[in-house]
Amino acid sequence: MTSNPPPVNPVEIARIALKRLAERGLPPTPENYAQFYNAIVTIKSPGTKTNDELQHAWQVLCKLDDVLAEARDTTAQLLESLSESGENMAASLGQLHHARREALLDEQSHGTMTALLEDIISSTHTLHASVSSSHDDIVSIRDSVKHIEEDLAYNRKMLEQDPLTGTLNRQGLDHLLAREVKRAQRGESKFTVVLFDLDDFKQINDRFGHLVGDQVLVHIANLARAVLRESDFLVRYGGEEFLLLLPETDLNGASYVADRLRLVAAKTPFIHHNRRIEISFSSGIAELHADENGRALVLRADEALYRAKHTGRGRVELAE
Ligand SMILES: Nc1nc2c(ncn2[C@@H]2O[C@H](COP(=O)(O)OP(=O)(O)OP(=O)(O)O)[C@@H](O)[C@H]2O)c(=O)[nH]1
Repeated sequence: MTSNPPPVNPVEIARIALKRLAERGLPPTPENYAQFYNAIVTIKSPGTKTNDELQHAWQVLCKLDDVLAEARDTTAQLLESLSESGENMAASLGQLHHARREALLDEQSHGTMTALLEDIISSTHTLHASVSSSHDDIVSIRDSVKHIEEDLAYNRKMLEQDPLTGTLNRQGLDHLLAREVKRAQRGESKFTVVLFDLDDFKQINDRFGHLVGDQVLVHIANLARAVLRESDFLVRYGGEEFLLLLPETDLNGASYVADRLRLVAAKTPFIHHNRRIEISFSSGIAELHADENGRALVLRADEALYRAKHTGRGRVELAE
């Protein structure tokens, strides 16, 4: 389902890193350069990086996100105040032109005033032109910030995605879980997680090889997607372990989802060279408590999963 990332070209990475530094007005010191270079390499080839490197790249992206959000606010304020100044100046220019026409009617007595007004008009013209050109500059800065934000959103998505199954990964889970827990607690709605782990997956790898094992993981992720609602989330939590986040769902609803997935998986075995590879899994389900955080919730689901595994596989256990 996923293709390998294209090989990383160091010259291209160096060029992008220098461009990114220039765009942010950062000096190209060896430290700044190295940081950006590494972040870009990591983003371009996430599959080949360690968790620490991915974590670091992700943190750099988060910082950049913050900086960009500030830049966006500042440019919006500047644009607003420049537009206002531009309008005021245009109005003042109109008044000055009017005053000059009046002065020209009585040339002798107002000669000096006319000269003065000419001076003022000319310097206001210059000022007005520079306000307009600053306005254009800021509009173009705003456009580049928008492009950088789009790039960042794309890169962040790549870092939060499991390259094999295309589901969210642990990195992506952290802030999503915190957000969904907060949302549920604010709206006093139910929120339940299902942690499931494929049974005897090692045997599948051992019998059919790691590549077939990979395809089985993709297969089960696709089945899970088909069973879930649009508002649910699927996360690859570990090697052969997946986590479902189910907003607006209680223990009964989550048990129903786990059961449905079990039936679908039983009816849709993975076929390899005309041989059926049966897939079963064990699940632990936990519903959010009012004063609980996401980590504690997943930990309870994990404990329930542990019980399910150790009381005979293919079972579902509910956390208290
Ligand atoms: N093909 C493949 N295998 C993986 C991946 N990640 C983890 N594994 C394998 O998953 C297997 C997990 O083995 P165990 O932890 O013993 O679990 P199990 O065999 O499923 O046994 P139980 O969970 O106790 O039912 C190991 O063989 C890992 O190598 C992956 O991305 N691809």
